Amino acid sequence: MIKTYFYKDIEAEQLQKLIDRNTDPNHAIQDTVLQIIEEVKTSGDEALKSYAKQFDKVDLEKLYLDASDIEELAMTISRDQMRALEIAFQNIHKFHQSQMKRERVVETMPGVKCWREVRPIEKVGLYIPGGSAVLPSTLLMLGIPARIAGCKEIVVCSPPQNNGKINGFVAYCLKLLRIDRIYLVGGAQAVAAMAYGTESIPKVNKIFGPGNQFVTKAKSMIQGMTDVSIDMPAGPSEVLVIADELANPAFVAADLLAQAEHGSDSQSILVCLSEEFAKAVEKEVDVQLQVLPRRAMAEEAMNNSYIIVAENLEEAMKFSNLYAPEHLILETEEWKPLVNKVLNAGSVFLGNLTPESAGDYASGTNHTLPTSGYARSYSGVSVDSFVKKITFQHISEEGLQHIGSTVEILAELEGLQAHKNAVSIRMK
Ligand SMILES: NC(=O)c1ccc[n+]([C@@H]2O[C@H](COP(=O)([O-])OP(=O)(O)OC[C@H]3O[C@@H](n4cnc5c(N)ncnc54)[C@H](O)[C@@H]3O)[C@@H](O)[C@H]2O)c1
Ligand SMILES: N[C@H](CO)Cc1c[nH]c[nH+]1
Ligand SMILES: [Zn+2]
Repeated sequence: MIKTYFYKDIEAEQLQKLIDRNTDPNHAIQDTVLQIIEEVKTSGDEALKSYAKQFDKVDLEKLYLDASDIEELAMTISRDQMRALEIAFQNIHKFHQSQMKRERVVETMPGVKCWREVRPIEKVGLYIPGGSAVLPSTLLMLGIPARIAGCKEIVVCSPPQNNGKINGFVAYCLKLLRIDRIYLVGGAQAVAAMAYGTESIPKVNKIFGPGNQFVTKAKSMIQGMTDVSIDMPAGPSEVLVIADELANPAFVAADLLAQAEHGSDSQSILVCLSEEFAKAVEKEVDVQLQVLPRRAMAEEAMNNSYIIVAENLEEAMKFSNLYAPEHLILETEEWKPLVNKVLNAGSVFLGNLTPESAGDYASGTNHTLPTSGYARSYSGVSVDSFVKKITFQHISEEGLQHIGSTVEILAELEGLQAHKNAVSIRMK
């Protein structure tokens, strides 16, 4: 039984509890992660090998695979699988390439020209999840914008599989991206390794990628402890589905379960317009759960999820904006008037025939998205995440005459004489 609430009856305190994703209430994850970060900082590769043994159950002699291993593994997948990865690659590339727009030079006053130039972040670290499921699609979602941006060094980390290697799909994506090394390191230790550098793993400038609670906590922590930045907190997955009375309960159930199968800490929320519809979806969830290979995990995630019955689509949108989901699916053919009402969401899927799975893999948008309410302030990964935009300006003699006195007055009113002089000395 999925818990069901009527929006009109929810009190403020309860509403806050429903919206909160307090994933580490006793700081147990934070304590573990801090210990791992310290260990990697002091013992480097040795610590990484020992964590591989502890968490991934493998003895690693070498912490990486190179081009020849990657080539060999990539050849183990079928032609159809290669083709599907290539189509996903092309669509993601097409969508992300369109994000590279040159900005124009702006003349704010005659002779005063300002503009921005784009420069890639030189060294980036990509984390590819590989605990409960290996996600080669994440490698495409991060590697493609990194390549388009022109990042010089791309460091990839992913947990080793139980044969001490990676799977063929990840290997094939590495080949598509022309990346010829992958580090066999997962969890918080991978984040720490890319933040501090070890004997084998280079330190990077920015770390990207989704992961479980250990990975996400490590990313947030290293951002405060080092000069390395992160894309965003992209932790356990979430979906919020808004469905009207004409939506198909089987489609809705399928979308809720697609997110639930990511992990027992995933959250799948349904906001619908009647108790009858809620019951129909619950029934479908039970039916579809029976045949899921990852049933136990999905079932646990559904226990951690809930249904809200709203009076109308306006009210449903109000709740969604408060929750700020990573993914929002609008399962109504009346989605057009709702688009402007979406204020907080990572990525939005419109209509009854647009499943989140399409965006997870192949439509072109990025699936690395903010979770836990961070969609209120962060965007998902894009080419912008891999570049810096540096401002430039040039002032001519005419420009100095136009802007000079304004700067002198402003410097004087702030009591900064040297600032004023730097202008006055040029105007003489
Ligand atoms: N928000 C997004 O954009 C997005 C995209 C894709 C996936 N995801 C999420 O990524 C997550 C992937 O998680 P995963 O677990 O499958 O893979 P993962 O690669 O994130 O984590 C696996 C690693 O976690 C570490 N670990 C496991 N148990 C630990 C423990 N008790 N103590 C310390 N470290 C431990 C181990 O090092 C292991 O190698 C899922 O929650 C999924 O929902 C999010
Ligand atoms: N739904 C995940 C983002 O939260 C992305 C993904 C990868 N593979 C399947 N799904
Ligand atoms: Zn998914």
